[in-house]
Amino acid sequence: MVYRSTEYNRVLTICGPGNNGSDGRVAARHLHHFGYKLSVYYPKRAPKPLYDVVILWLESPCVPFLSVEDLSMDLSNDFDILVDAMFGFSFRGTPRPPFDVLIQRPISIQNHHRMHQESPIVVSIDIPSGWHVEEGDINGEGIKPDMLVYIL
Ligand SMILES: NC(=O)C1=CN([C@@H]2O[C@H](COP(=O)(O)OP(=O)(O)OC[C@H]3O[C@@H](n4cnc5c(N)ncnc54)[C@H](OP(=O)(O)O)[C@@H]3O)[C@@H](O)[C@H]2O)[C@@H](O)CC1
Repeated sequence: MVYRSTEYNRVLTICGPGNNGSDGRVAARHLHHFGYKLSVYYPKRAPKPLYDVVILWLESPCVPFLSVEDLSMDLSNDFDILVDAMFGFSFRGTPRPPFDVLIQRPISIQNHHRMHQESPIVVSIDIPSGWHVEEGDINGEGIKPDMLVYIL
């Protein structure tokens, strides 16, 4: 583990509506069992039975699913790691609500805090959210993660 649970314990996984979000929820389950303190934010739930199973797996070991009211304005106060599981290779165009605002949260934390103090580590799954899978960060408005996790 690069970011050990003894030092980076509080993890927020932000999940999108597709399979990248599912990867995020599976990652959350594993991280929970590795001793991290997990929270999941999954604002746009897709009505798919397989996704429901993953949610049940997670809720059974008491990983809280947060509502928008639970999220503080400055996520850096509450979390040591943000897992970006909003979008993967099927992202197109510019983010639509509620992700247009949500995607800005990790970006603004990185912009404001990085130079002055420790900020949460941002870990993206497969593709940084906001990036086109082939064209990259076209508008320069995608997430710039500290770590990218993908499997070839
Ligand atoms: N398939 C595989 O082989 C494997 C896949 N894997 C994983 O799955 C990921 C790909 O999953 P995916 O295809 O479900 O798409 P994903 O990137 O999660 O997003 C789709 C959702 O985003 C939405 N959406 C799109 N653009 C949007 C916008 N501008 N603003 C807002 N919403 C937007 C779109 O909505 P729609 O356009 O359909 O209305 C849809 O709901 C891949 O990166 C990897 O992590 C691996 O686990 C293993 C092997």
